[in-house]
Amino acid sequence: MNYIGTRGFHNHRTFAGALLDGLAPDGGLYVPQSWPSLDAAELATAAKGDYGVLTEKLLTLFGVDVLGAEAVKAAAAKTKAAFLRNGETPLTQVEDNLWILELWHGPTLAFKDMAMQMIAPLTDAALSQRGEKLTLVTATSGDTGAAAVRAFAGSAHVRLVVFHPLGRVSPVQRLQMTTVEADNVLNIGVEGDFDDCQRFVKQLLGEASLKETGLISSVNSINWGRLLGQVPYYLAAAAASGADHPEFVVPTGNFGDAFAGWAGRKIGANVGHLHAAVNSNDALSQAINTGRYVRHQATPTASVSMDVQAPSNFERLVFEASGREGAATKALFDTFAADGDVTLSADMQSALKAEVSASTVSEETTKKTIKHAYDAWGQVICPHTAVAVAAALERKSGKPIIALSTAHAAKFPEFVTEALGFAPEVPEAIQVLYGRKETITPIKNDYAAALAAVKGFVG
Ligand SMILES: N[C@@H](CCOP(=O)(O)O)C(=O)O
Repeated sequence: MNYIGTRGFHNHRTFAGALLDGLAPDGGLYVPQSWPSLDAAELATAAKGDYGVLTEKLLTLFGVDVLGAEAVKAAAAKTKAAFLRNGETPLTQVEDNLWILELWHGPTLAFKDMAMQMIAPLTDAALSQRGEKLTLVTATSGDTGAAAVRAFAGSAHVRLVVFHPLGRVSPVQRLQMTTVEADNVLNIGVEGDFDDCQRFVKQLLGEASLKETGLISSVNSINWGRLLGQVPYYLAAAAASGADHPEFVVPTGNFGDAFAGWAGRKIGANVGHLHAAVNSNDALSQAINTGRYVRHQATPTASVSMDVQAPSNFERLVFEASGREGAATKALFDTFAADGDVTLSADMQSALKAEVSASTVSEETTKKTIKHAYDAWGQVICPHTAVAVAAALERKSGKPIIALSTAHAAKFPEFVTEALGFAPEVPEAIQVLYGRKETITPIKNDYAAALAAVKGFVG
C-alpha cells in the first residue's frame, strides 16, 4: 500500500514517507493510492473483537507494517489504552436507535488522544529506521495541541511546535499545552484564528530554509497517519451497537474525524451514512448545501475546537468526489487560497452530497442540548458533543445513529455550567494543571513571525 497526493503528486510514498512528509510536496494531502478492501465478514469479526487486534489489522491494511510488526503492535496497544472505558467499548445507548460514543478516555480527555498516542510510537519507529530527527509543526483550536504535547513531550527524536490562536482555546486546553515542561516543545500563541495557524503550518511544511534543518512534518489530520488512528473506533462502535450500517454524526472542525469514518465505510466496514455537524463556523456545511465554499474569519463559539472555516480534509473529500482528479482538486483549492470563494460545479456538489451531509447547530441549540442530555439521559456532555447530539436528534427518524462525543465536559466548564446550572465534575488530570507555570511565545498574525519563531527553536 502506497500513497499519492490529492493535487496530482504520483511518486508513490510508503506509509513511513507520508507520515514524515505530513503534506505531499505539491501541497496536496496524502491518500491511499487505491482503497483497500477486506471481506465484509472478516471486517465484522475483527470489529467485534479486541480493539488492539482490530487496529493492528487496519494499520497493516494501510501499509503501516512497513515500519515493522513490533511498531504496529506497540501503536495499537497505545490507541487501545486511550479508547476503552473500564475495559469496554465506550458506547452508551441513550434512546432507541441513538447511541453516544465517548472518545475521551485518553490522557488529555479528548478524542485526539487515540490517534496521537498511536502516531508517537510510529513516528519513533520511522525515525529510527532513518536515523534522523524531526520537527513537527501543528495547529490547534485546543484538543490536537494538548494531545500532541502529551504524546511527544520528552521525545528524543522529535521537536514539537504547536500554534494556537491566542485567547481562543479553552483555559483547560491551554493549560494542558503550556504547563508541560519539556525542552522539545514550543507553544506559540498567534493573534489570529485556527485557520491562520493551519495556514502557517502548511506553509512551513513547504519552507525550503526549514528543510535544511532536518525533517519537518505535522500531526494535524492533514497527516494521513493521524487520521488513520481514528478509523478503528467507527468499526468498533458500529459492532458494539449491533446495528446494521449505523449513521455516524460527527462534530466537525477540520473534517479529519468525519473523513476517517468515510474511510471506514470505503473499505467496506459496517459504517453507514456520515453526517458532519458544525457550529456557526459553517463553511463546510454551506459548501455542501449551497455549492459555495467561502472563507470567513472564524467566530468564537463554545465548541472552540470546531472554530474552523477552512477545513483541511474537505480537500480529501473533494478529491474522492471528483473521481480522484488531482488537477481539478488543485484548481479548486488554489482558487480558494487566492480568492477565498469558490463556486462548486453542480456535478461536484451532488457528488459531495452523495458522500456526506452536513448541518449547522447554533449556540442556543448547543446549550439546550447539553441540558436535554442531562435531563433526559443523565449525560453530562461537552459543547462539541452537544453539536453532534443536536444534529442527531434532528435527523433521527427510526434509523440507528451514533453521535460522537469528542471531549470531557470539564474541558469547557463555563458553558456547561451555564447550561446545567452546576459545574461538571473535574477529573484529577485537570485539577493538577491549575497553579502550574505556563510558557507561551506570543506572535502577531504574520507568517514571517511564525517562521522566525520556529527557526529560533530548531536552531
Ligand atoms: N479540532 C482541532 C483542530 C485541528 O484538527 P486536526 O484534526 O486537523 O488536528 C483541535 O482541537 O485542535
